[in-house]
Amino acid sequence: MIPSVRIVEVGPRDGLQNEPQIVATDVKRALIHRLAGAGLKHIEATAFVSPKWVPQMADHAALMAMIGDIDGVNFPVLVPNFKGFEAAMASGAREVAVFASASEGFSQKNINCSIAESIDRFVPIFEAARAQNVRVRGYVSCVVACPYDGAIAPAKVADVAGLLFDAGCYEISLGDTIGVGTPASVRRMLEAVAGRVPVERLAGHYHDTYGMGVANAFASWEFGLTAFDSSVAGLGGCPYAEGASGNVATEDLVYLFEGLGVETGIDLPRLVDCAHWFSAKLGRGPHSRVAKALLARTKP
Ligand SMILES: CC(C)(COP(=O)([O-])OP(=O)([O-])OC[C@H]1O[C@@H](n2cnc3c(N)ncnc32)[C@H](O)[C@@H]1OP(=O)([O-])[O-])[C@@H](O)C(=O)NCCC(=O)NCCSC(=O)C[C@@](C)(O)CC(=O)[O-]
Repeated sequence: MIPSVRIVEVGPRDGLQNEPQIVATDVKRALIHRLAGAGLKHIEATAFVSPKWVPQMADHAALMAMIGDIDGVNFPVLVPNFKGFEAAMASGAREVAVFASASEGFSQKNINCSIAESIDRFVPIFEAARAQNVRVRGYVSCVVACPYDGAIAPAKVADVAGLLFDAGCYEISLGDTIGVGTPASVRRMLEAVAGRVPVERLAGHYHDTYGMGVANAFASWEFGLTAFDSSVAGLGGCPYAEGASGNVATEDLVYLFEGLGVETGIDLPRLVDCAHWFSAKLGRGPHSRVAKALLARTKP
């Protein structure tokens, strides 16, 4: 029996944070409910970041109140500092994600501080989370390259991932923020990180800028990873990483893993419906190859 994979849907957060048109809160809620209906059990709902920095996430508290509880579905939220953590707790969140970078340039542009300062900022979050029994996930951005600093040494990624893991993150999600990685560069990075963090505590978070998202997920799965982040319809990008496009599409990952005989727990036709429904709300079609192909097959 091949072990199943865990897919973390990041569309409502990573997928929308770069979207220029503000999506209404009730539409975000409907998106999240449809994703849950398609079988997603981990849906990163929003980010408790500064609304001045990311206006699309300004409705974080209202959205959390609207989502409510869905049995068996986990709604982690992104927090950049203790202020964000407190607001997330007040909104009822039970899991948070902190985010650091493997590159100084991106750290400054994204959260206005150095890598070391960002790790220091997270210390009170880890302390409070431990006291309140809240799980903390950690992201490392720019694990292959940075839009400001260029190529990033795998050893640097391993250092930052190790610091977050030692501080208390239950899982480290490795972000190829600008989607320039290939199976070879991703594998080199994983080899370094796996020397510092157990492979079963690593997740792949691959953007699809160069169309390598699925290939990188496959290479990472062969390496031993069983957790992957993705966005329905291939939504996404980081507003502070110029040129970064969407995450690898959730539909594309589900198709990949189903083809490998690996259980995802996700209903592909329902997910594809959701991709088309939400893309239409944005006035365009989904970026995902699988969503386009499956729609074409269902047309007379
Ligand atoms: C970290 C800060 C706040 C520093 O921003 P700053 O300007 O240095 O912070 P500050 O402490 O000086 O505060 C400035 C203002 O923001 C407020 N503020 C301060 N904190 C919060 C908060 N939590 N929630 C709401 N408001 C907040 C604070 O109260 C103040 O308000 P004012 O007095 O001017 O009215 C800012 O840089 C920020 O919010 N950055 C977030 C940027 C972001 O969301 N980027 C995208 C997510 S990361 C990503 O996409 C990568 C990832 C995770 O997907 C993985 C990958 O693909 O690589």
